[in-house]
Amino acid sequence: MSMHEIKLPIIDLSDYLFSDSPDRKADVIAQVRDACKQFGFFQLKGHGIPLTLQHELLKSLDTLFKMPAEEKLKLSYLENPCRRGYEASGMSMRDGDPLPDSKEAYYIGREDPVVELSGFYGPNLWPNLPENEFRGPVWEYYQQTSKLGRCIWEVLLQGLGYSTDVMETFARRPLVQMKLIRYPPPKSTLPGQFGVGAHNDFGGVTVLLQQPGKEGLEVWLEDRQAWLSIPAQEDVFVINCGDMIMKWSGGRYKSVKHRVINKSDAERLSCATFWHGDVFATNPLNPDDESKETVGQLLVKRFRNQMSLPKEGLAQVGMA
Ligand SMILES: O=C(O)CCC(=O)C(=O)O
Ligand SMILES: [Fe+2]
Repeated sequence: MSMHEIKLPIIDLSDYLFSDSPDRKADVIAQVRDACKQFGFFQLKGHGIPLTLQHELLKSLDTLFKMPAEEKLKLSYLENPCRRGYEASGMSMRDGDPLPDSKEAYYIGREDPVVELSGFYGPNLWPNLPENEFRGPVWEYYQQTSKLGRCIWEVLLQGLGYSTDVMETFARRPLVQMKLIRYPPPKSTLPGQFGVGAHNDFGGVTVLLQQPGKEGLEVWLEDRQAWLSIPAQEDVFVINCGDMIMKWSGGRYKSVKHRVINKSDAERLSCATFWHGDVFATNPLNPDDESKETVGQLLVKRFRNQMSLPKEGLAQVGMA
């Protein structure tokens, strides 16, 4: 098979969500399992998230990122105890990257009434925009993609022969982080600068919405030693597994390296919802796993420097 014939499968979730037939559900579970074993990624339709909501969400991103730079900087995520808020272009860089990412981003998470576990459970930082232009659609979309992320976890569990019962403890108060992203047009990025440099997602399931027609995401194919471009199709989400899933599944599900190079001639918007699990939960993909590492501990290991997590939060998950 030549490179241009390789495509991520497009899986239709509607049989899993709405069919009464166990065979049809089992078929979806098998398709997801095979895609996550082979690519660590797949595309998803029939997910039940209304197209109108996806459009409203993208409009909210546009409104947010068009705010004056000085207003956005007042909302810096580094000043927020739960790391919610704004990250300017040029703030993220991974070891070995020649230049920082060109993207700007905004982080939303669980809406807990008070900062209870610094860095994890607490309220969001909402920009001063009319409810119907930002918070309304963004929060509705957060809840719907959270539900979808949980559903994909259930499918992944069944793909390895486990019952979905473990989700009850795993999803008690799940950490679900959402990242609203804007990639500037190529003419305003430096030569050799990526939108997001090559990385693996850290945690659980990622649910990604790309602005339709704005390609940019590339996924690494280890066996070909080549990058595969992922189309940005309307109403089709991209789903992938993070490192925690790869570790917890004993490598049966892959976490695969990916990067973003904005290939349109204008800006590109996207939104990623990362569904990790309850901060104190242990491995649901193998409930007999000897390692009792929690979601919170794994998260902190990876992000303590990058997110400069507060000390109290580290202590509360046993990582001070
Ligand atoms: O914007 C995209 O298409 C992907 C973003 C991504 O990989 C990430 O934020 O982890
Ligand atoms: Fe990613």
